[in-house]
Amino acid sequence: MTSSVTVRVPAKVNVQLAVGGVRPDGFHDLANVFLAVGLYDEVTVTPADALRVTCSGPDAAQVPLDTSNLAARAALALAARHGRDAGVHIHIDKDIPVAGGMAGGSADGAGALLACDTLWGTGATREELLDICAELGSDVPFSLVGGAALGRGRGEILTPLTVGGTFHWVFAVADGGLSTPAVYAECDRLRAASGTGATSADVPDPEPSPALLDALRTGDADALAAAVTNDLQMAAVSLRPSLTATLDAGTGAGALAAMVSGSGPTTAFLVEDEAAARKVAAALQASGTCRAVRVTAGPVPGAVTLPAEGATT
Ligand SMILES: C[C@](O)(CO)[C@H](O)COP(=O)(O)OP(=O)(O)OC[C@H]1O[C@@H](n2ccc(N)nc2=O)[C@H](O)[C@@H]1O
Ligand SMILES: Nc1ncnc2c1ncn2[C@@H]1O[C@H](COP(=O)(O)OP(=O)(O)OP(=O)(O)O)[C@@H](O)[C@H]1O
Repeated sequence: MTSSVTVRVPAKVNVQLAVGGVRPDGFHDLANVFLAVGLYDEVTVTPADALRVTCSGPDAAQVPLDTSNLAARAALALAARHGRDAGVHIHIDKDIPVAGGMAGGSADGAGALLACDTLWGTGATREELLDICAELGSDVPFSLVGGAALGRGRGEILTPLTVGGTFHWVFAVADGGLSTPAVYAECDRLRAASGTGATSADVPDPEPSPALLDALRTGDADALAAAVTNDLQMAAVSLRPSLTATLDAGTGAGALAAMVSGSGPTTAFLVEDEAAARKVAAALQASGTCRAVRVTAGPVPGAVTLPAEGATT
């Protein structure tokens, strides 16, 4: 009998985040180009009498352990669909910054879903898993599939993208998080204040950039750097003006591109190669403008079940 299942799930960066007007349901239509990068949470599920969540890692204290945790919600959603009890202990070993715009909670939701499906032998189809992911949150389907993908709708309707190489990144983790709804609301406020209006009737439909998709296809870091955009950046910087100093520090150290990751406040720096990553990371660390610095690369695969401990391959 399977005693526990562990799933590893990556963080994401949005290399293009084009935000349309606010919809009647409060969400925004997006052209959201996701890239999965090699910072991971690991979600382990073990049979238990009742649903319970624990978390370890440097940011564990900021993670809710009740049923608002996306991993708990994923287990409850799968159990409800299959008419079974959700008695399971979910342990999250968290390495993805919390509330940092890197989809850490979404990663845990996707990870718990896949892990419970395996533990319980539910046999859910990929489509069913993706449906549940979309119910849990706009970023959750991408956490399951990983790689690179274009997200339409509110970000949940995915088309996989081909990437012709590995892109190297440095991430600067800020002190404290930013609330995703607050950043979208600030984007709307700035648009309304500038006179353009913020609704779907006022803002052009968001479209993926052909130059950006081309840069991904060819694996050309310089071309990607020239094409990256994030419509939430101005809103994140408006709510957290100190991010400007972090962005400037990375640009000054030779990053090819500097941007806010998703809704922030983590900032993302695209660099040429591993040597450049080390240089930019050291400069960011020395600048005193961020709490921590992480070096990684992408694309990487989405949620993956790890071999059971002691298993031979
Ligand atoms: C900023 C991004 O991380 C970019 O990938 C995502 O758009 C956010 O995705 P997420 O955290 O999974 O967000 P959800 O849990 O679906 O939604 C949280 C809140 O963010 C806002 N939201 C989210 C997605 C979207 N397309 N439009 C929105 O306006 C809404 O206020 C919503 O109530
Ligand atoms: N498993 C989880 N891990 C972290 N936060 C969670 C989790 N489940 C729920 N949350 C809640 O979600 C909030 C956002 O956390 P998360 O780390 O997902 O932010 P994010 O990376 O900015 O998300 P996104 O990039 O998808 O907008 C947290 O402040 C926390 O209250």
